Amino acid sequence: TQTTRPQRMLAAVQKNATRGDPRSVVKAIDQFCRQKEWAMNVGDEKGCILDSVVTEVNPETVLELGTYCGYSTVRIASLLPPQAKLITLEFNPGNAAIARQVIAWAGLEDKVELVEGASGDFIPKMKEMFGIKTFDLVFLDHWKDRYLPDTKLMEECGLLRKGSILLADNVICPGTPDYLEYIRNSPRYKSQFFKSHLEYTKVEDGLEKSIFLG
Ligand SMILES: O=C(NCCc1nnc(-c2ccc3[nH]cnc3c2)[nH]1)c1cc(-c2ccc(F)cc2)cc(O)c1O
Ligand SMILES: [Mg+2]
Repeated sequence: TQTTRPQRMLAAVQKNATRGDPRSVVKAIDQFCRQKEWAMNVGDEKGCILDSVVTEVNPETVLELGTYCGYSTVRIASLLPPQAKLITLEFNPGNAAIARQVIAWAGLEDKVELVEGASGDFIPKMKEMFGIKTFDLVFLDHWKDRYLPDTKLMEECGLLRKGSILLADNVICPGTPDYLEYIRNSPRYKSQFFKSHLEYTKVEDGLEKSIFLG
C-alpha cells in the first residue's frame, strides 16, 4: 500500500542520519525535501533565522504550534539549555506519529513533550497539564488562520510575560494577514520582520518576531 510523504521523510532520516545527532537529522530532511519531495518544514534558510532567535532568547520554556514531522522541533530542542522544556502541538495523528520517531532518532525525546490535538483545546490547559507558568518563546507554524485567535488565547490565559517572544512562520506565504495586522498595530507588541523564502523555493516568505511588552 502507498506510503505517505511523512513516512518517506522518516525513512530518509533513518537511512541517512546518525542516531543522536540532531544536525544530521536536519540535514537529511533538507536533502530529502530538496532532492526528492517538497514538504512544509520551516527549511534551512528560515531555519537559520529560527536558530539565531532561539540562541538569543535561550528559553527555559518553548511552545511550538504545528509540529508536522518534527524538523523545527529538532532544530529548537538541539539548542535548548539542559533543564529547558519544549512543548509541541500537532493536530494530525499520522504526522505526530512520524514526528515522535524523528525526535527520537535525534535523541531529543527528553526535552520534547509532543501533544496531539487542537491548539484551542490545549492552550488553556498548558498550566495544569505541564506546570508551565509562561512561555519564553512561542513558534507559530500551524494553521495560518489559527495564529491570531491562538495569540489572543495565550494572552487571555496569561501564558505570555513581559519579554516573551513570538516567532511566526509563513507570514507572507501562505500568509497570515489578520495576525500581521494585529501584532504590528498592537501597542502590546514590538515586531520585526525577517525576509526570507518559502522553504526549498524562491517564493517570497518570512518570519515575524514579536516581543510581548506586557
Ligand atoms: O500549513 C502549514 N503548516 C501547518 C501544519 C500543521 N501541523 N499541525 C498543525 C496544527 C496544529 C494544531 C492545531 N490546532 C488547531 N489547528 C491546528 C493545526 N498545522 C504550512 C503550509 C505551507 C505551504 C506553503 C505553500 C504551499 F503551496 C502549500 C503549503 C508552508 C508552511 O511552512 C507551513 O507551515
Ligand atoms: Mg511553516
